[in-house]
Amino acid sequence: MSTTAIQLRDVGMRLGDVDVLQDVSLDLDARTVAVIGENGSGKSSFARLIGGLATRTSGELGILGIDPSRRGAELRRRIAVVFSNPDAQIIMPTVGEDVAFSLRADKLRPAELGQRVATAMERFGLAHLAERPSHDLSGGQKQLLALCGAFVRNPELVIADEPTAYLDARNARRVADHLFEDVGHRLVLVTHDLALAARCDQAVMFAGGRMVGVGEPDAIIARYEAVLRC
Ligand SMILES: Nc1ncnc2c1ncn2[C@@H]1O[C@H](COP(=O)(O)OP(=O)(O)OP(=O)(O)O)[C@@H](O)[C@H]1O
Repeated sequence: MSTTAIQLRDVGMRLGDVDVLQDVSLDLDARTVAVIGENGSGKSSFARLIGGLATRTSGELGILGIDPSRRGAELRRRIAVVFSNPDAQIIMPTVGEDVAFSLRADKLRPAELGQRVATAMERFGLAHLAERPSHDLSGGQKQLLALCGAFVRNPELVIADEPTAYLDARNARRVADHLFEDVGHRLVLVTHDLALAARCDQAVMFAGGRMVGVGEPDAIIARYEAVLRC
């Protein structure tokens, strides 16, 4: 397959006896892509699939030119996945240790590791919390920590699945601003927040496990709002 950032050809995914995705064909090359659709439409399944966390049952898939089922470890080194619940991603006892943990595979010298961690914590407003127990943070701070751990690796692609779902308006804005800030990454954002979806360069709509629309966010959002009114 070519090196289009995200390319799916007739992809299906079956979990148990449920076809969670069916016949999905897509070429996504915009820097920021919103994924919208009703509850249960297949958005998270799509995010897990392109993040290399779930396996297709049929079709062909290329993410940054990589087939996740053949070179999954390489793909996971080049991308980051962020979920709505940051607790699932926080592993180490303190904030600083947790950010450093994200770089464990890079085998950096201590001085360089410290510098990378410090720079990232500064960017995400976490520097003053470096020694704090990770699980004592507020929900908003935890999501910033999860983002910091994702971005410290300089991922080429960030896949965020409802990253602002549990946040108040101020923290949601902060998290969104970090996700959209162009630091050389692509973003795939699964969201029910249509204002956030409208900030993306491209939007994809799912319904019943099928991709039912792709294009300019305003047009796709208008189609989705029409569905919601029915
Ligand atoms: N492990 C699983 N086994 C069986 N069915 C599953 C599994 N995970 C998800 N599904 C089903 O797949 C469908 C799509 O789920 P998915 O979580 O992808 O939807 P979603 O669009 O992200 O929904 P939401 O907006 O509620 O988060 C749903 O019908 C769901 O019940």
